[in-house]
Amino acid sequence: MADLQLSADEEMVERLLDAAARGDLGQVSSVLSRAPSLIDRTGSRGWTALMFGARNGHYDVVKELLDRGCDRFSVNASSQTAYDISKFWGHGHVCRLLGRTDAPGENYFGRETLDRLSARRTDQAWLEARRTAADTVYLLFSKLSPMVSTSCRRQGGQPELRLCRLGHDAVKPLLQKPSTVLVFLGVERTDPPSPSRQADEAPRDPPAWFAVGTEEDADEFLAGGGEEKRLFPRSSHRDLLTLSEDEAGVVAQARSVLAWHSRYSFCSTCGGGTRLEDGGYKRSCLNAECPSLRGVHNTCYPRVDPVVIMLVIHPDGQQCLLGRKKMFPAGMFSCLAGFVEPGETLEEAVRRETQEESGVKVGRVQYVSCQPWPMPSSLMIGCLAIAVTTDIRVDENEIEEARWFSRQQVMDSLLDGAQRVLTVPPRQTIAHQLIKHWIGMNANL
Ligand SMILES: NC(=O)C1=CN([C@@H]2O[C@H](COP(=O)(O)OP(=O)(O)OC[C@H]3O[C@@H](n4cnc5c(N)ncnc54)[C@H](OP(=O)(O)O)[C@@H]3O)[C@@H](O)[C@H]2O)C=CC1
Ligand SMILES: [Mg+2]
Ligand SMILES: [Mg+2]
Ligand SMILES: [Mg+2]
Ligand SMILES: [Zn+2]
Repeated sequence: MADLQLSADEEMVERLLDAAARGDLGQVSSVLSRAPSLIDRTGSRGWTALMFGARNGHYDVVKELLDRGCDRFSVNASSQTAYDISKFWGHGHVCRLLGRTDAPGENYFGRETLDRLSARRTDQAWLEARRTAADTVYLLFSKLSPMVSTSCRRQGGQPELRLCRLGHDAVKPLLQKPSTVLVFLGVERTDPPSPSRQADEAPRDPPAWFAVGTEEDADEFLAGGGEEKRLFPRSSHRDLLTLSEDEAGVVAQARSVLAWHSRYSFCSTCGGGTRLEDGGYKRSCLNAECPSLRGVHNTCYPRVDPVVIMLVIHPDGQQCLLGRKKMFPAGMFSCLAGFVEPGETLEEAVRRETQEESGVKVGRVQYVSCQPWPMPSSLMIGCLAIAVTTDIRVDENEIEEARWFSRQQVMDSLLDGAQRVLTVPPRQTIAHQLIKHWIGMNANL
């Protein structure tokens, strides 16, 4: 029976994808009216109905799928979104429909699924009630690694990690240990109350989310997962990139704040002990004489380190500058990047880091987008920068090699199956997105 159901589903998916590719709006609507859950299902190589509609420029089909709430940001096996596909094939009218102007957070780690409700951080009674509520979600971090499960597999066989959502009872013993850190992350975003709600019905608080951090192993929690395999991934740079976009955003927030707690246990002004406040968003010094308790003193709050990351474009407009660090996998090149220094504008940081690392001088700098990077707490500020000189002289302490690559070479590195002279970082990095942005700008469509 289950097999029959499965094949009926698959047949419907095939019909949907085929209709979207042909531009058959009637058929697309009819399948989705009967089976709305199929809207984001994929066929071979991870193509969705939206991608097929976008590939062939079927405006009405794309609009219908968007109106029905499909996921416009899902990517196929070549890491292309429907937007990328319509842009590549020159369907400008479809590009405008799929345009990214209203994107909730276009870079990985950037999606805000929770409402942070920062005004509630000082409301002790409210926080206490949310801590013990039955629907409250706790995310457990051991040594800054979130507890995840690997029960499901993505298409293409790549394991997908999902955050384990624990209840208050599960974490209660851990919360009683003085070394445990608790951070209020926010509440789930909800739709506006429906008009049918009774006037005397009190509005309910949506489920609250907390992060619990411990520097201990916490392996005892791994046993309770039933069918699913639970683990604390040990390679943050690699494993955190396999979360869904929604969960990656929550992890970026939680991991950065917990990393701050683990590095700033003592007051950085006087070295005294500190007390956690504001739902885990503040550490106040316990020494009443400490200057950090007077005037504007930002050492009590979680830090964010701004980092500029830039795709430097050759003066001829047809090449870009990419570099590699010794630790990169063989053949991989990425955008240059560097920490912004105190008293420096973003533009100057782009010019200084580019010149330091590659010897190339840069003129105009244009902001593109940014990405929280929770390893441990950077904000990557993505820019395009126009070179005014072209000779390369690398700073060997930071960069092993830097080269100008042609647009064609970079395009080949993004396309599946093409002959490659370089590889670029994965799609979850802003470096990848900046490179793709430039290719899109230059594509002669
Ligand atoms: N998401 C993405 O696409 C990318 C993200 N990144 C991230 O950006 C960050 C910075 O890039 P990177 O090229 O290394 O930066 P830089 O070019 O500024 O070089 C980093 C080095 O400078 C020193 N340094 C200077 N100021 C600081 C500071 N405020 N904090 C830490 N180190 C500082 C450190 O040297 P020392 O260790 O000797 O003290 C460090 O190793 C990294 O964390 C990296 O992970 C980078 C590229 C792509
Ligand atoms: Mg540098
Ligand atoms: Mg650098
Ligand atoms: Mg630097
Ligand atoms: Zn102090």
